[in-house]
Amino acid sequence: LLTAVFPPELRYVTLKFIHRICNWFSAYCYYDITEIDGVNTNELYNAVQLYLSSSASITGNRLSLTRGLNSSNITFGLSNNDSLIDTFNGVKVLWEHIVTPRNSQTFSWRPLPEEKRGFILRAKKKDKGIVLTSYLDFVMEKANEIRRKNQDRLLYTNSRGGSLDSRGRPWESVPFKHPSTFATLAMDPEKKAEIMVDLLDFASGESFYQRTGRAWKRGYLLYGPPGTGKSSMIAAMANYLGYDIYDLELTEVHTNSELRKLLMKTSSKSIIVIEDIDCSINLTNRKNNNNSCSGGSSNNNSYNVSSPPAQGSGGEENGGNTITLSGLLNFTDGLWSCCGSERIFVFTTNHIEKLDPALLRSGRMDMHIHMSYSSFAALKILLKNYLGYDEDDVEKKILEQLEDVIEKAEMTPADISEVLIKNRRNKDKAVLELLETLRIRGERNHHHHHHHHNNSNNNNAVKSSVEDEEQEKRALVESPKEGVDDQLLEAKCDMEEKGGHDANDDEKVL
Ligand SMILES: Nc1ncnc2c1ncn2[C@@H]1O[C@H](COP(=O)(O)OP(=O)(O)OP(=O)(O)O)[C@@H](O)[C@H]1O
Ligand SMILES: [Mg+2]
Repeated sequence: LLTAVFPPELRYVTLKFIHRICNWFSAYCYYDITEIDGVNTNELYNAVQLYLSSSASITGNRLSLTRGLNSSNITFGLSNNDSLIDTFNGVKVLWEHIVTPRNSQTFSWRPLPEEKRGFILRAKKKDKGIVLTSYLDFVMEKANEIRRKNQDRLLYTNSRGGSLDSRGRPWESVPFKHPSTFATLAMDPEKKAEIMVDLLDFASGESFYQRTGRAWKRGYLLYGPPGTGKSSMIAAMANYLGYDIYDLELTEVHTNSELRKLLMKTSSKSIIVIEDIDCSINLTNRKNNNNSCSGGSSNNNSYNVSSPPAQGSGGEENGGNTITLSGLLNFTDGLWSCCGSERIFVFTTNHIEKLDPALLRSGRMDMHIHMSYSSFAALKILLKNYLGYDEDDVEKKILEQLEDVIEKAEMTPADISEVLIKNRRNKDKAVLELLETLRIRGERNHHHHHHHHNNSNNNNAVKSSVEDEEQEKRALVESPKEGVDDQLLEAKCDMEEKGGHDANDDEKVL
């Protein structure tokens, strides 16, 4: 008909016009989301694809299923040229997946896929506002969430020293598959719950951090004897939040600026870990370091005679490893720590008393978590983990005896799990042997404490009354502002003040 009425020149224009009129009366508007827009991959396309693979609100009768290598779940998506309906806050939208063969004439700088793929989103015109703002945001957010859940977490390390890989990245990554979770972590349930709530608050606290003008990051200091689950805790945190881990090897970092570069190359939603912060490096005291920087006479120190002269940022003057405490604090606190967001810093140490007070000061590390010797509650979790025993699976009398001796024994969860693993074929024997081991350890500690003054501050060494228990709970999870840490801090400060005048105290070994 058209060809008959209109001359060919006019046909195109007319078609367009008719199209317009149709559009005018149509109740719908359409959005194209193509896979490749111009040169770049369209982030939104991938997000939509992922989003549509989440099951909840989706209805469609033809879907394509996929399962990635090493992935633990099946995802599904729209088959070619199929459509489905999604509802969001009562708004109905239609998604259509369009696949067309690509024009072979199109010239392109880089090889493009054979097919042109894209989604068409159809929505009622009256819903335009909601769709363009909240719905698409929702899709993006949901997609990110799915991506994090499906993907294996990554563990990054900087073990290559300063050298970069082929793509210029300072971090090396491996899939992170640590099975530790908060469920398997043996520690007091209340303390555990408190940490979990804290983590969740953090992860969902974007608006709070925005409103209060704080950088969206949080610091945890894990301290306690070896084998009490500090590393396990970090893995549990990562698994819980679905964050990647950056394991920062401070001994491989040579300068403050290198440290900063590493930080800049970390992604958001990650946990940045420095293990054994007390012994991974000799940190120069910040106060003295500042003095030496401003005084301009930093190279007169006897330490620095053989080292190259200072270059670049301050505090790089003592050769070899020249990370300074100030560099480290800048790393966690300074402006650079806010490139990217939603980051958690975790430091671990076996000797909190050796740490520089500047690190412990309130606000620096938001939460100090004491990983202690196994308590009775922790023991029960271990029994469950290793033997599959619930509380009533163990004879009541034995359970009571265990409860009696566990505190005095001062055994770490690692020690206990060793006993349990060794005997896991014979569960009852395992429990009895554990009881025996705990007794022996308790006896030994008893003698030990008699010889060396009874140190009541020593973890769970002595705990009898409810009062003690309360006090301990407070000590276990606490903000740095209160409790034991504060005393510790004060003590440290005092010590420092006394020692501060020593000329040779320039280099402070943490
Ligand atoms: N609280 C715990 N809950 C469950 N398992 C634990 C716990 N603590 C230790 N373990 C077990 O002991 C092993 C060693 O624990 P982990 O590496 O977490 O200790 P750590 O505190 O990091 O020690 P270090 O100070 O030497 O680094 C882990 O593989 C884990 O199986
Ligand atoms: Mg560890």
